[in-house]
Amino acid sequence: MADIIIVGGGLAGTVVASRLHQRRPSLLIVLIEAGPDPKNHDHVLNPTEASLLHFSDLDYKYFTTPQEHLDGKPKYNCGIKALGGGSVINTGGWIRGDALDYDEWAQDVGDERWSYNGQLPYFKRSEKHFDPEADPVQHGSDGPVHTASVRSTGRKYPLRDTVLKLWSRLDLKHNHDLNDGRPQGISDLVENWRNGKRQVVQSTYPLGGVQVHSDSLVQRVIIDETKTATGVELANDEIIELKRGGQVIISAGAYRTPQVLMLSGIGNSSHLSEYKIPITVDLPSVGQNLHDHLGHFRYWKLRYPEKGLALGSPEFGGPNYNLGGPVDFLVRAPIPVEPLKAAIENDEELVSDDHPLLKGPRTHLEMLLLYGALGAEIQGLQIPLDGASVSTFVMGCLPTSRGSVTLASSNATDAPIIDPNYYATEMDQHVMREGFRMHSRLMLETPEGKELVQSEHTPPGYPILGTYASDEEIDARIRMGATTVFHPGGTAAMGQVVDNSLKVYGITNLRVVDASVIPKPLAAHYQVPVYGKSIFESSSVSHC
Ligand SMILES: Cc1cc2nc3c(=O)[nH]c(=O)nc-3n(C[C@H](O)[C@H](O)[C@H](O)COP(=O)(O)OP(=O)(O)OC[C@H]3O[C@@H](n4cnc5c(N)ncnc54)[C@H](O)[C@@H]3O)c2cc1C
Repeated sequence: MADIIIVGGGLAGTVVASRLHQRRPSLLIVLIEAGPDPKNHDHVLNPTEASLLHFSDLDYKYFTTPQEHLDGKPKYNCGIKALGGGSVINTGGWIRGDALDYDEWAQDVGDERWSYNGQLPYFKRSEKHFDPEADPVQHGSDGPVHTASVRSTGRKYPLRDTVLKLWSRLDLKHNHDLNDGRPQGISDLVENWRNGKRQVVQSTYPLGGVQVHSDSLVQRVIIDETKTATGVELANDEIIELKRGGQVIISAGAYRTPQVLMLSGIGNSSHLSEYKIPITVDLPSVGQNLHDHLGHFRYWKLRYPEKGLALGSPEFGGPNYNLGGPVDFLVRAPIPVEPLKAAIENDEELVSDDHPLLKGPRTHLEMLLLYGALGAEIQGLQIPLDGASVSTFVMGCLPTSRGSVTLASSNATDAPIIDPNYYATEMDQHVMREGFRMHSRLMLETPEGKELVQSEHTPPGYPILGTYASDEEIDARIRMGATTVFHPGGTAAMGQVVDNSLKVYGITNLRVVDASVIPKPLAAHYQVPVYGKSIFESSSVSHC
C-alpha cells in the first residue's frame, strides 16, 4: 500500500515524487507513468534532435477537432508518453513570464501564494542560473536545473548586432534579464540546456527511492462512498491501494488529467452519463477552460546567403554554437491599448479602462528571429536547410479563446477529444495581426531588414503581405499557418476544479499538480511555472 500515488511521471509528477522522497524518505511513493523510461531512446538527449520525436513512438500524436477559426482544419498537438513528459521533447526555452500575470492569478483566487512574489522562492529553488548580468535577487544559483542566457554561453551569432538593431526599431528596451518578472523588451533567450544536452526532469529531480511503474496507464482513481481517494485502477485492471490518509496526486498533463478525473466520476454529470460513468462529483468545469498559446512563423530569404548567417550553411558555426538554439533574443511587447480595447469590446460587453488585459501594460506579444527556416512544411513550403533563410515567430501571450477536453470513450487507452478553439476571439486575432504587422515593417521597411532579407517565402497561393495588408489578408495567412506552441493549461483550473492548495473540490485526499491548474494563460513558457508549482506543492503535501 502506498502513502502517495502520483498519476503521470511527466514534468510535474517527477518533481513532486522526487521532492517528496527527499523530504520524507520513509513514505512509500508510487509514480505511475503511461510511457516508457526514455533513457535509451536515440533522440532524447540531444535537443537539436527534438523534431525527430514528433510522431515517434513516444508521441501521443494528438489531433484537435477541426478548428472552426483555423480554416476548419484539425491541428497536430504533441504530447509525450514517457517518463519525463514534456521535458523529453521541449526546446528548453526557460521563460518565467510577467509578474502581472501571476499577480492577476493570485488576485482571482484571493491567495498571495500564487502571486509572482509568492512563487518566486520556488522559481529560484528550481534553477542554477548562469548569467553574471542577471539580477541575483531574482535567481537561484544552486537549484538542480542549469539555465543560461545566450550571452553567458559565449556564443556569438553573426547576426546578433543587426538583429538587436532590428528589434530596437520597435522602441523596446534591451533587457539584461528575461526572467526577472518584467520581461518586456529585447532579452537574451534563456534555455535550460546543460553543456548542449537536454536536462530531462528525472536527471535534475532523481527518482531513486521512488517506486516507478513505467508503461502503466491509469484508468481511474478509486473513490469510496465517503468521497475519499483510496487508490488507483490501471488499464490492465491492476489496483494500487493507498494507505489510510494517503494522497493521490494527478499529474497527467492538461489533456489527460481531466480525462482521468472524468473516468473517476468527477466532471460534468451529463457528459459522464453519456459513457455510463458513475458520478462521484458533478464538477462541470473539469476539462473546460482549455487555453493554449498559438504561434505563427514567417520565412525570409536572406539577401547574402553566402555569408554563413543561418543554420544549414557550411559557414554557420562558431564557438559554443552547440550550447543552445540558433537564436539570440526573445522579444516581449505590449500593444497599443485603444485598439486592443476595441477588439475586446467585440468579444465582451462593457469593457472598462481597468479591464485586466488593458492594465499594466500587459505582455501580449512574444517574438523571435530564428537563424534558420524550420517547420515551414506546415505552411506547404519546402525550404531547404541551406543557410539561405531565416524565420520570425510571433505568439499571442494572453489569449482569451477557451476550448475543452472531453471524453471520446470510457477507456483511458483512447485519447480524449481536444478542442482548443484557437483564434476564436477578436482579441486573439487582433494581437496576432499586430505581431504580424510588426514583422512586415521590420523585415520589409527598416534599413536592417532590407539589408538582411531579399523577400518573403510565402505559402503557395498567398501573396507577400506588407504593412498595408488588410486584416482579412493577415487572418488568412494566420488561419492557414498557425500552430500550437505546446502550452495547454487550464483544464482543472484553480478556483474551478481545485482549490488554492490544489485539492480537488468535493474529494478528500485527491490533488492535481500540473499545467492543468493554471487558470488563465501566462506570458510564460510553461515548464517554469510547472517546476515552480510542483516544488511549492511537494513542500505542502509533505507537511500533511
Ligand atoms: C514539443 C514541445 C515543446 C515545448 N517547448 C517548451 C519550451 O521550450 N519551454 C517551456 O517552458 N515549455 C515547453 N513545452 C511545454 C512543457 O514541456 C509543458 O508545459 C510541461 O511538460 C507540462 O508538464 P505537465 O507535468 O503538466 O505535463 P507532462 O509533462 O506532459 O506530463 C504528463 C505525463 O502524464 C503521463 N500520463 C498521462 N495520462 C496518464 C495516465 N492515465 N496514466 C499514467 N500516466 C499518464 C504522460 O504520459 C506524461 O508523461 C513544450 C512542450 C512540447 C510538447
